Amino acid sequence: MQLLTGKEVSDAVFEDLEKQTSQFIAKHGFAPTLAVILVGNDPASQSYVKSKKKACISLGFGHRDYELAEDTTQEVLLDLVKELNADATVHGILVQLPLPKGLDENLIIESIDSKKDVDGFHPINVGKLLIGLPCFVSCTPKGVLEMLDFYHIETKGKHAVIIGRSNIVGKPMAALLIQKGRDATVTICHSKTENLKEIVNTADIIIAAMGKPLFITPDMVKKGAIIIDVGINRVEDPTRKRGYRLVGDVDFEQVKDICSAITPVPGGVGVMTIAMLMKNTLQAAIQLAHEDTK
Ligand SMILES: Nc1nc2c(c(=O)[nH]1)N[C@@H](CN(C=O)c1ccc(C(=O)N[C@@H](CCC(=O)O)C(=O)O)cc1)CN2
Repeated sequence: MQLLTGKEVSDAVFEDLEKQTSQFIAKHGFAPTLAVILVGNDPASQSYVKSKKKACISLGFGHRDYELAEDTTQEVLLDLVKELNADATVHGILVQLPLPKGLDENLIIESIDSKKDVDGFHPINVGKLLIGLPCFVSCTPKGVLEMLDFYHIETKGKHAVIIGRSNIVGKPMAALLIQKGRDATVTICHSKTENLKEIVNTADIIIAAMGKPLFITPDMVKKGAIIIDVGINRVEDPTRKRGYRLVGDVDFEQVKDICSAITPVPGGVGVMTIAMLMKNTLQAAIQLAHEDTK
């Protein structure tokens, strides 16, 4: 069994980004700049936002941090996005998800200028992805492709079964895998799928993204399948300093001897999310700088 580690791939992406960022700064005299908006006090979101800031600093990107209270109104949030849309020194804007109850996620995402939507969640980018036009692609599925390429995993003609139909992972993942050049045959399963076990059992590539700890068990895995575990679940563990440990949607220990390759949790796909965000932010800065010189 081959372990597909995100760290190895992410290190290579960062190395490449460092060079491209230096060239960008030398050419334009300013750095790609990312604005991150966090609403509320969700500990996991706070930790992801911190990691995004760290990544920006490590690459020499500009970084703007906006931490808003849990009871922030939609109007206040929309005004902030509007201000950042109009700010020519900001190239990427993201609103950390999930948002607290009462805020309309779709409306907020739609309010972001699609040219600065480095999360790839805006309907314009999602639509472009579906019809195969250049666009910003959601960071986690984009990271999965980067990992497949890094480890030379062929998807052409393979049956990829995605478990999970979220807008962030499941749906864009399917769109990416059926594109010309990727050429996978894709099935999406979800909580209402009948015969889920039988369907997953036919998969050459399993992409587990439903957010259920250890859901994929050995009886669901075909011998030699490739397993991409997108789940990051915090499970209580009083023996750990943090009081929890991270587990994926796949029962790693039970399936590792059946599959031919697998991503671990932590240290697998999750790590790629921020690397792809940095890639998208540089792409946004390049495109916006190009528009300015037109
Ligand atoms: N606006 C967005 N919100 C959310 C996104 C997103 O792409 N944009 N994705 C997730 C959270 N996320 C980034 O925001 C993210 C998830 C996981 C990781 C990561 O590095 N995971 C590590 C473990 C880290 C830990 O110790 O907790 C791993 O899997 O090894 C980075 C970013 C939902 N929201």
